Amino acid sequence: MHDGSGRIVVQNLTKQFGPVAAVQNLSFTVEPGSVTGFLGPNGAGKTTTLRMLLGLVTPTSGIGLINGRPFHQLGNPGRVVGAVLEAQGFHPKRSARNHLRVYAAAIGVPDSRADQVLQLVGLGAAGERRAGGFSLGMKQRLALATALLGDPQVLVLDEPANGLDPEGIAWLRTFLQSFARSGRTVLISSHLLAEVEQTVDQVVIVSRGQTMYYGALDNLRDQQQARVLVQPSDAGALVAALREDGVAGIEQLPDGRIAVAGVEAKQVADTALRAGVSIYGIQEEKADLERLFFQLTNGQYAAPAQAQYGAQAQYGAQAQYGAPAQYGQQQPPVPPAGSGYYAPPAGYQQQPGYQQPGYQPQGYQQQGYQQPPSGYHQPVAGYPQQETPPQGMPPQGTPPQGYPQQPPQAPGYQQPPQDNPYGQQQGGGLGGGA
Ligand SMILES: Nc1ncnc2c1ncn2[C@@H]1O[C@H](COP(=O)(O)OP(=O)(O)OP(=O)(O)O)[C@@H](O)[C@H]1O
Repeated sequence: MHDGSGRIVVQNLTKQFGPVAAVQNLSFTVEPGSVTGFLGPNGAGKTTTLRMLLGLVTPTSGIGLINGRPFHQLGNPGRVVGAVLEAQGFHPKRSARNHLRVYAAAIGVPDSRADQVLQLVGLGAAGERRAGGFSLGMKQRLALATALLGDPQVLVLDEPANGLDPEGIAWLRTFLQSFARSGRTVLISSHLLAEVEQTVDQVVIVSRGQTMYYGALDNLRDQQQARVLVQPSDAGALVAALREDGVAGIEQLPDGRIAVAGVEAKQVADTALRAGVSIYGIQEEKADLERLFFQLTNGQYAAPAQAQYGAQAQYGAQAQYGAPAQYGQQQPPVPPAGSGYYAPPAGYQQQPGYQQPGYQPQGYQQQGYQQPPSGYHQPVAGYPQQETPPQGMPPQGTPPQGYPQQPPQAPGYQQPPQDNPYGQQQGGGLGGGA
């Protein structure tokens, strides 16, 4: 029998699509009671990893486990995992309520559950509206409602904030945290750190299919390297002088300033004085998470010279900070946007019918599991529950073999917590937590 923990274990997962190494030896654990952000730029391998975890793509090697079992071996998967890989696939002329009822019937839950999950995701007033007329944000909510039908122990959501307006993102944050605090497990992917920063307890940051950081966001925050921004009278002379002093992390900014990493302002000022360079302005800047995230992932598309900030950056090269770009685009690193967090897509209009409910205990008992309709990412019905782990499964409650994985060039890698930081899983209905 599966261990019932709700723990997700990804162990040395690898997927090769012909010449494309989509996922390379990826390992991480998601503990019940926590929200884990799975972050990386476009094409980093997030969706492929989630699809392998959900049994939709066969790994080249490695394994993904939920409750200690591969997805297709979960005894009652509709109760265990709710997944949203894309907020599409709704019959455009079917109302939200009817859509949910179709899926409710498929997994053997009563029609009344459709209204419950509509309320849960804030679509209580939109149940009669056709899904085809929904905005992207409303489709995201409807997809989440579909995933919640089976009262799952684990939620796996691919880019759930995509299309949500700021209010929707704030609501999603509260919802997912509440869900997790009830002892359940949440794994969400995003290509925007800012989108999930306030939601997640730990992050797995991937780039080109490889782990770049795995651990608590707070630890990543603690490792931020401050830099000094200086406006000199002669940038070339100051850079030369700094280099003579053995300072390596030097970068020219488009506005004419020099950024110097790993030193204090006083050292830069002393060097400038010695070199006879006037300083018109100087300030210490604490690196923010967004820039750190970019440092960890910007090698994916950028040319090597563009991919560096710090020791290997070359003064005098093309300005490395270009026009504001979004993560994951084929752009050189950009400074923290400062704004744009939670910004809805251009032209986005909030649709009527939203509510912002909390996540309430449902006390719902699932009636049994049946084969869902095609396209519903739930496993095959009636799969016999096994009493002993299949061969090759790691022992429960211990880290997978080879774990922890040492990410390449990843500062701040740390082992995940071995114990559930939120205590034992609580039984009963959904939510009811924080
Ligand atoms: N079925 C497939 N056949 C061939 N290559 C694939 C397939 N699926 C994904 N890939 C490739 O694998 C890599 C990882 O893709 P994946 O969709 O997993 O990334 P992602 O991080 O989810 O990106 P995004 O944020 O854009 O969705 C990409 O280079 C992609 O082109």
